[in-house]
Amino acid sequence: MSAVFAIPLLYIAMGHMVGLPLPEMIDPMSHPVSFATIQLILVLPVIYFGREFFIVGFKSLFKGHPNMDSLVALGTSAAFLYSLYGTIMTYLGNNTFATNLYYESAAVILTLITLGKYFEAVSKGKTSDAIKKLMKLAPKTAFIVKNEEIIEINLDEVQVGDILMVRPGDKIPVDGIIVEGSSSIDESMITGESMPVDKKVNDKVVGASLNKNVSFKFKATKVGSDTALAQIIKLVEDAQGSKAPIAKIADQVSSVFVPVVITLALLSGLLWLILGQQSWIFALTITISVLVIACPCALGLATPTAIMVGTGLGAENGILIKSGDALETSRKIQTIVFDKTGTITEGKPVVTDIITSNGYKSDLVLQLAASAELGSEHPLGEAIVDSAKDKNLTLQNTNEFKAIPGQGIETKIDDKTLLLGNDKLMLSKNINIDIQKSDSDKLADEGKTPMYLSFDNTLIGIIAVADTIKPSSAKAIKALHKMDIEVAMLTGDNEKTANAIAKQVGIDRVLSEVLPEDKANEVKKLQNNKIVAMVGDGINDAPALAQADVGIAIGSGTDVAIESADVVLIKNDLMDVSNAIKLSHATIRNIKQNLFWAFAYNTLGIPVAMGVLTLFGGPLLNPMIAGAAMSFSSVSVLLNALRLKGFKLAK
Ligand SMILES: Nc1ncnc2c1ncn2[C@@H]1O[C@H](COP(=O)(O)OP(=O)(O)OP(=O)(O)O)[C@@H](O)[C@H]1O
Ligand SMILES: [Cu+]
Ligand SMILES: [Mg+2]
Repeated sequence: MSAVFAIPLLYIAMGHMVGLPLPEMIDPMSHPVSFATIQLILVLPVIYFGREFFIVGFKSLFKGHPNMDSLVALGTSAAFLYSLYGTIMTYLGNNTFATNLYYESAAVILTLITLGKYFEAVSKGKTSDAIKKLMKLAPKTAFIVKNEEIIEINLDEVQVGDILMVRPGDKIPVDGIIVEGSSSIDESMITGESMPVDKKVNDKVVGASLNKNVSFKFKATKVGSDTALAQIIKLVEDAQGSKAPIAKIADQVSSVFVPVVITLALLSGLLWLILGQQSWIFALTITISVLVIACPCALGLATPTAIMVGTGLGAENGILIKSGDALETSRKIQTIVFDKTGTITEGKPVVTDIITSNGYKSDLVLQLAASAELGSEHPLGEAIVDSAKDKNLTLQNTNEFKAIPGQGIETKIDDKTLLLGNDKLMLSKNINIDIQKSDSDKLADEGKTPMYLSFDNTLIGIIAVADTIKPSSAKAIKALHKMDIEVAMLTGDNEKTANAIAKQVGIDRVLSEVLPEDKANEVKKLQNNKIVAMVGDGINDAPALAQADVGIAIGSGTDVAIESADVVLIKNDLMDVSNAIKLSHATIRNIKQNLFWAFAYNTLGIPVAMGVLTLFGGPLLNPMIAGAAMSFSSVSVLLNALRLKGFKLAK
């Protein structure tokens, strides 16, 4: 809206000087009064739209902490008031004033600064959707048990100590402890663990998680802002409310710059008035020129424009950067942690070997394993089921299925216990695996994931599953090493398999056999005096993605991972990790150049505007040329930011 009025105003005020046509009726020579009046009419709405600058600017000026807005307010008010004086003089018949109006300077300054604020708001606004989604997770009401009666109440009426009832299919309203009944609960929205967890009396439940099958009663222990969900929302809010560190530099510089400029403007006007023995109009012109050329609108554009172009360029290339903060931090990354399954590998494992023992046939081993895995959502389980289906094996009924995260599964067939998983699982159930340990080690050394199968307390075989490594993984890791970034791998898989895969892609640091709930902790440990990024795709990576300084999710990954990450790689290509870092470098370099251009014009222009050159017989900068030079610094900043568009990303 400001531009709608500012652009015609600029045309009317300046156009005729470069030979552009003006209607006869507002010609400055023949109709000076209408020439001045139309400009006054056009500038008023712009001042109205920009009233915030005056309110904030003068307020902080009178409080003794002048900021950027004070400079804008002072410069534009001075230009406006002087022009108003000129307009009145024109009305009174003094025509020399008509060609010395600075309404357009005031309007253009206000418009450009508003544009800068708009860019800033756009680059900030994109992230708040995440919070809205989180808030939607919480149910609106709860069922309270009072005197054998069940009453529905609003969520905010729930108090610590209340006994609440949760129906199957409902969300658990607040955090608490089960007092009656048991059920299977889906906590993926909070913990990131995809497998539903079985909970019984005295087990803790988390608000916003989902009761899958049986109704139960629990005692509320945490309500309102204390719940786990409220804490997560607060974390995200805090992250988004924080300013990008580089913006703070601009603030710090301006806290010195602004008072200096105001002092210089007043001082130079006074000096000309007293020592130079000039008219007060001349002195006022000097003061306005200094205020106008020092106007920091280019400074306000420097950061937001570069961030807009940088994030836009990323988006065009399949790299979604969710905040300016993430864009800025990425270039400082010292360590990158990759998840194995689905990140370095394709995440579509297939069964490669079946080695049996104790006289069992391989088809029977596969059939038992697949029957057991039918209830599992784990990719390893799906691989086993797929393989059995390929061989047209008929699967058996199982009951009491239980998933043990990070270890495997336990279930029953014909009342006999079947266990399938890693050595930890077998050890905890006292199954002797000695006869197949060497087979397992051999498979693991080949980069395959071996799983032991025990039936009725006897080890009956090993099923090995292999996942193909993504074609770009090794190249991407090489590119990161070239940038002097330490690369590590984080996985729940066993040490030997993890080492074998790491070797193939060139990773030297391996953190293996990490339980899903410990992934975030491992990242935290690495963060001790290092800037750490985490790249992952799974639900179990979500907490680690949030913990890392920069969380990078693979686009084909789960929604939860994508929500928790700061950067999303749409193309699933790991080369984009180094591209994102390069983009971060390029953007910050661009911001620094912008800051240079923003300050260069001001700093060079100020002495000229003060009339220093005139002392040596040089030209004097009048407010209009000061305004033009000032706008030119904004234009150079915009052009420089657009230059970033040409930045090439590696394929
Ligand atoms: N459904 C299952 N069937 C058999 N074994 C399982 C199952 N779930 C887990 N395991 C065993 O537990 C180990 C750890 O599983 P987890 O899900 O933590 O990590 P992962 O999927 O192997 O690797 P990553 O952490 O890279 O995704 C697996 O390597 C496997 O040996
Ligand atoms: Cu400006
Ligand atoms: Mg996994």
